[in-house]
Amino acid sequence: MINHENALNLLNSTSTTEILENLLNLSKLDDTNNGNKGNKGNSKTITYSKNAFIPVCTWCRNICGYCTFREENYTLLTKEQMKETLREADKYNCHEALFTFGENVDENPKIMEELNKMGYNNIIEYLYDIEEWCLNNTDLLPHTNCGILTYEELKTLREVNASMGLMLENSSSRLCKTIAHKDSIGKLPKTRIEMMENAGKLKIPFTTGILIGIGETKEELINSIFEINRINEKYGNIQEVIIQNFRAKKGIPMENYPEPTPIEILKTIILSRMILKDISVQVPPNLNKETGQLLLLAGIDDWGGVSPITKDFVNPEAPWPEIEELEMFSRELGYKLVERLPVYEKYINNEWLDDRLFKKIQDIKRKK
Ligand SMILES: O=c1nc2n(C[C@H](O)[C@H](O)[C@H](O)CO)c3cc(O)ccc3cc-2c(=O)[nH]1
Ligand SMILES: C[C@H]1O[C@@H](n2cnc3c(N)ncnc32)[C@H](O)[C@@H]1O
Ligand code: MET
Ligand code: SF4
Repeated sequence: MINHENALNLLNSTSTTEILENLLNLSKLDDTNNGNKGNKGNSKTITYSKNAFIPVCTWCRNICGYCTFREENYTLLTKEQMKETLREADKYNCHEALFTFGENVDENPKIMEELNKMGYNNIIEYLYDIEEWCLNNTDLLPHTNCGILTYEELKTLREVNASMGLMLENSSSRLCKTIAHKDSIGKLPKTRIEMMENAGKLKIPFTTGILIGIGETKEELINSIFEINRINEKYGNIQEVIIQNFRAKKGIPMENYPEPTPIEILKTIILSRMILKDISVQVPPNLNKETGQLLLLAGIDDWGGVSPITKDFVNPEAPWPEIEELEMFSRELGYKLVERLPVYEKYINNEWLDDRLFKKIQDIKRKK
């Protein structure tokens, strides 16, 4: 595996030859099939998950400098609203229900009151209920990404989730003093790492990632990738790492921050592919419309969730590409586009899944 010093050299490199040589070495490994292309035995495969995005609640206890999702005048979706989206998604043969929302939303007394009125003691009970409904009434598998959860909360939600997620964002606590995370107690790396380790102890297949371009140094970026790999070496629970590129948007504190350049993103993918053993590297295709194909060359092996019915509520200005377009992108480079479930193949067993989910997944696979 590449060491820290060589990783820094690559990120600092202005030599096209050097960058291309790194690319070539990676692709040679792939072509001989000795490569470490994420979770794919067959390296010429790129996956995606057909999903529906359910933004359960838009309030959040944090205020991240890059976020447009959070709203002080929040919405809390009713169960009927969520059911409607889930039923619709089922008709489109989606198999992932992505529950992404603000952190600890029930710290807001108004939200707690609304939940109490509906007969729930907290947001976790509410979430559990709708996720259980989803499992019993559709062929969608829940994946929750709602920020920090305690060990007990993770243990509870494991019963109704095929996998769960939390972006590390970055492993540097320095960023908690900067515009990105100064008002976000939940972005303390120590807390995020602890949750990822708890998910490991509980045997929950897990998605994490880093957000690049939020003021991190190259060293901090490298440390973050190594940190995720360390957790996976200890627990084996990290199925995929999302390399998310910061998008500047009007109205956010970081609206004038520069976005990462295509070369920065490309180098980060090369590095991730070199460091992350047996982990898929995912890039959201809607945030990399022009350069997605080049990132395929650099070793990504997953496009993440793509939805035929809902927008990306975190980046609502960036529409999803059509599946046909992704197929064409992939074919041109000799890759086959394959749909996957929100839990990766190697975790589909009794060790990593609650019995109810294991059975449900076998049912879904039989029907396909
Ligand atoms: O549509 C999105 N999906 C996001 N996803 C979902 C992801 O694209 C797929 O649903 C996973 O690959 C499921 O396996 C996330 C999942 C996580 O666990 C953590 C962060 C994200 C972030 C996004 C996102 O910004 N937009
Ligand atoms: C759901 C995930 O979306 C990412 N996220 C939040 N805001 C932005 C933005 N402006 N650009 C790109 N990604 C963003 C964060 O990494 C969060 O964890
Ligand atoms: N609020 C959570 C977090 O930032 C989920 C993604 S952002 C809507 O971790
Ligand atoms: S990115 Fe997530 S944690 Fe940060 S403010 Fe937005 S919803 Fe909250």
